[in-house]
Amino acid sequence: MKTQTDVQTSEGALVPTAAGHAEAGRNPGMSLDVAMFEGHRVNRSAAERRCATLTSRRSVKKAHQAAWLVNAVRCVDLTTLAGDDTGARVQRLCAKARQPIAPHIVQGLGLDPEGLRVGAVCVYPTMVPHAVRALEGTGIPVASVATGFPAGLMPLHLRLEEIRWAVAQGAGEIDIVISRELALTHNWQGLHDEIAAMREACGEAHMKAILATGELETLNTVYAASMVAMQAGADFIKTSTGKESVNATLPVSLTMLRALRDYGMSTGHRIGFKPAGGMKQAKEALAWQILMKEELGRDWLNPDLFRFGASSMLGDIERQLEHYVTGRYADSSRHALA
Ligand SMILES: O=C[C@H](O)COP(=O)(O)O
Repeated sequence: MKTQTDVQTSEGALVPTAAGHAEAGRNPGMSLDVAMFEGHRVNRSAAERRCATLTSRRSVKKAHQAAWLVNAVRCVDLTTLAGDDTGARVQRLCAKARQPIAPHIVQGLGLDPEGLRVGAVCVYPTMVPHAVRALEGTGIPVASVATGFPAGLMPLHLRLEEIRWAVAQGAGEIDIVISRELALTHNWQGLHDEIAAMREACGEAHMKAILATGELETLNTVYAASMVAMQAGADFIKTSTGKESVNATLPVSLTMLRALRDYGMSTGHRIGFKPAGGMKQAKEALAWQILMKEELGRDWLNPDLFRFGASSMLGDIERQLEHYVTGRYADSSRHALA
């Protein structure tokens, strides 16, 4: 089969600046510029049509499919965000993060079992110390949700303090939630200022801005909120908390990717994308990677620029990879975790 690096291979700079070159480095953000999104209209039915045919126009089979699934593993933010989370559950999740696919499957794929890791482990702030201890020496970052996740309805100074606390505990990535009210009332300056303050509170920790798109009503608002989050310095934009009634969808993702591409064209900065919530099947991992590749190119198919936020997708990916290696499906209970 092809190795995991096959789907990482660069096809060159994919987000050229106006001057024709791509810049490396973290997005520093900029002042609010409404001209970059006001008046932008998203054609919902065109977006839905494009996404409906995504996987039928391009099918990924056999060794290619296995390589894409291995790449999906590398991009998973393995997540537990439940009210009954415990240190023991987080430790089990971290053990899975260290060895996301059973060694006999990884060996069957011709890969080094020690070399396959997930993108990050994502937990609530009070679980960060457990995850940091369990992942010590692995290089796997701990991500923490913060800012009153999932609703975000807390005074701003407490939301900022929560970020600082999680970072002090060792979180290297912070998944913030935006104030939906500010987006729904088109208070773009207010939204920009809040997110910029969150980015400052993150310090060196990378910030993923969760838009909670299922609560933003229109794709035009999704586009505008994406742009405001990037202008405020987001390193990633993320669809959902996993707690909305509608979480990651392909048309919403397409809208966010177009905003991300437009922001890159204007500023030269590459922003990451994280669909999250409700993703459970390997075929979803393929569909989103196809979307990323078609919209942004292969450069985005790596954990620096792309993550899946998922608590229960890894099990099906492992099952499909086992089928590829052995020709048989194991009972799904054997891959129950994550
Ligand atoms: O950020 C990740 C999401 O909360 C995970 O959602 P999920 O439990 O539906 O996979």
